[in-house]
Amino acid sequence: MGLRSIVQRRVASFRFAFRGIRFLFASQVHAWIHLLATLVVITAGFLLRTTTTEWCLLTLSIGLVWSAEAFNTAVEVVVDLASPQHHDLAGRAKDVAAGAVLLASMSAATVGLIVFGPKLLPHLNAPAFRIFE
Ligand SMILES: Nc1ncnc2c1ncn2[C@@H]1O[C@H](COP(=O)(O)OP(=O)(O)OP(=O)(O)O)[C@@H](O)[C@H]1O
Repeated sequence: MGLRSIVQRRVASFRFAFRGIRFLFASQVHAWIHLLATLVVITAGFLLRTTTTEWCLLTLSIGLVWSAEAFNTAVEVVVDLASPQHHDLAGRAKDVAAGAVLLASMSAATVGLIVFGPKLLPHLNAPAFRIFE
């Protein structure tokens, strides 16, 4: 196989992968919610003086949730293909895949709390937030 065709195959693989991501956005409302959450986290990261290690943890968390959502979508598509009719096992597969997204999201939210919590606490003590005094 020549170098040219190796490169062409890699380029095609990337095109297929981006087509998958386009499908993710076209078919899943959750993808847009993840995008919004990603933008909020990145903005907070810049505003709250995030360290390199914290950026790495946030990046891994964001990637974990996106990957879980992509796999969940892939499972849904395959289940719909294999079992268009109602079947307990089809439902179970979809439930477990959705559970994976929930688990990933909960661990990402925990990382967010650990990273941003201590940075936000002093701001919450600011006069504008002292509504119960
Ligand atoms: N073929 C099926 N057989 C049995 N139960 C199913 C089947 N398809 C879906 N379900 C049940 O309905 C739930 C929702 O499935 P659906 O395909 O609508 O996913 P969804 O709501 O689009 O998920 P998401 O919001 O993550 O995209 C599943 O978690 C499962 O419990």
